[in-house]
Amino acid sequence: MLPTIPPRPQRKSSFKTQPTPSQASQYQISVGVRIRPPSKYECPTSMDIRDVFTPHHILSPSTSQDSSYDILTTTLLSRLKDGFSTSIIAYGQTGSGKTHTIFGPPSCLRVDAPTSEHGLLPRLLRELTTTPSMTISASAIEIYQDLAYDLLNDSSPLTVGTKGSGQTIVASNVAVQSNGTQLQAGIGGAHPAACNCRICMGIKLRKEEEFKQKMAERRGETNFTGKGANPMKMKSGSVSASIDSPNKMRRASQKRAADDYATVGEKLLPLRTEADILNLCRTVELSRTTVSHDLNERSSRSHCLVTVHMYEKSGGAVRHNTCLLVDLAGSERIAKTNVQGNAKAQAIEINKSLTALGRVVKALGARESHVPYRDSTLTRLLRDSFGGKASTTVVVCVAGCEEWNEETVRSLEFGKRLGGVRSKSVARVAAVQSGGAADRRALEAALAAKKRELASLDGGGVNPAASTPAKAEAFRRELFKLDRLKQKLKRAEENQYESGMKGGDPAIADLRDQVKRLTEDTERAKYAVDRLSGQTFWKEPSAGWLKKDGEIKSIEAMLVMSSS
Ligand SMILES: Nc1ncnc2c1ncn2[C@@H]1O[C@H](COP(=O)(O)OP(=O)(O)OP(=O)(O)O)[C@@H](O)[C@H]1O
Repeated sequence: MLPTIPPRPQRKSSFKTQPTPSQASQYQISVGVRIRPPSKYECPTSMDIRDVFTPHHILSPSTSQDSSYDILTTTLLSRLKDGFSTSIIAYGQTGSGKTHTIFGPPSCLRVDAPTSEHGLLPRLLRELTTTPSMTISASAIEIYQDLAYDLLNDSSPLTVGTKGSGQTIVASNVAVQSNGTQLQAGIGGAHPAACNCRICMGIKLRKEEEFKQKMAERRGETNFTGKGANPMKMKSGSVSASIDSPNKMRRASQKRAADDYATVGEKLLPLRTEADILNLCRTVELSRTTVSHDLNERSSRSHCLVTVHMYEKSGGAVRHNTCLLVDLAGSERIAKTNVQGNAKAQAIEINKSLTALGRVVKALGARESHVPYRDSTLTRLLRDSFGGKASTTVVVCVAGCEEWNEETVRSLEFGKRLGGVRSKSVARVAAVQSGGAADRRALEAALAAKKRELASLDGGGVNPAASTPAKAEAFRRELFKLDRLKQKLKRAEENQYESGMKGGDPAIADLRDQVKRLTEDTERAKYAVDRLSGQTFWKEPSAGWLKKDGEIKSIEAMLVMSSS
């Protein structure tokens, strides 16, 4: 028997008029369970969710998109108003309704389609953009096979790193170059596993160093080079703890700063009108990697993270706050979804990252001292949502049918563990800039100066001094061809979307294949030419260039905001 659903709270007021809740420093992650109605081929389940755990909200198969929005966002919006960063995360097995919840059913974002089927993201954006004195923009990334891509910038690769650590770190095979206050993305890009460039070698050395340090710490040695064991520590933990504590505290605070992960350099889209909102959601839906399988003809193969930035003018300053919406890829039993080849490899990778997320939640629930955020790109980027400063709502999506009971129990157990996690939610609305025309002029002057400085630096890319100009030219032509193909694919996908046609168009599948092959070819060509010529055909951008380019992107983003 499906449980009785609690009556939905009445909420018709706008974001600005929400009541102010107390600003508790501890925030329990709110967990809702949404049950997808069984299809005509499925048998309705007799399972009672509350046999596994009692979530904060249960959304029955008949709960409309409208009510779901009200139920899942009431508290969250008031937290946002009070200055807390917030997150909404949809979790569940493949085909359980995550994308339906965040975006809506397939093709519901067509210009002429009714808005009643829209999911949480378009509804939230609509509510925020109609709030007076607030300026909204958004970025959207996908994590595909543990790498981050910018969905609003032609799926260009993004780097994931720590904010302000001044270190070079690695997220899988994404090279990351930190520059003190900012990380630059999209230029270091994805490197092949065997790449021996300066950045990758730095990363490998650092990883080795970290491994040695971990092993030494496990053996109780203070000196991680392994030369000096700490006798105090070996004899008495409490004595050594008191001796080490100032250093330990400093290291811990450095580590916390270093663990503040983010992608940098992704495109920000200003949102002012209904058309902007639809454009954003459709671009994200069309750019995401999807596949059709036995359970879902539009199955997401990547985790999608949309960050909504809110800038609010208040007493001469502009205050900034964020809301993160996450549509996770679904866990799946390969035997049941019947996927083969590339889709199977994708499923394995998805399961791997969800397992990493499960380990993080388990460690948080058990209040363990070490939480393995670093295990995957997904857990790095969700660090704030689960263990940091954000107020988070997780929607566990389950299929309301008998044949998925086993998967449903597994998802509910994840939700149960999450329900026990307390985040250290703190209000952190920060003044980012004053909004006057003088500031705008100052920003424009700073931008022009930075651009001049950048032009005088060696930026990397195709090396004009390489001894293979013909190959460099051929390579450039390939890149141009790839760009044209991508545009053609985008237009075809948009036409398909507007016509309301469902997936499986062979012409689009063929175009996707061509883009994929050409992307791989150009990547391979780049490194092959390097090796053959013995010259740096493709030059890595220098740290100084990356830093300057990052500063330019930040100023440009501020200018977009101040002009809105
Ligand atoms: N609450 C609901 N009411 C009606 N239809 C639903 C509901 N939830 C999901 N569906 C439908 O079920 C199908 C699968 O849903 P959806 O694509 O959202 O699943 P998913 O969890 O995102 O899957 P995947 O992880 O494979 O991407 C879609 O056609 C969707 O419209």
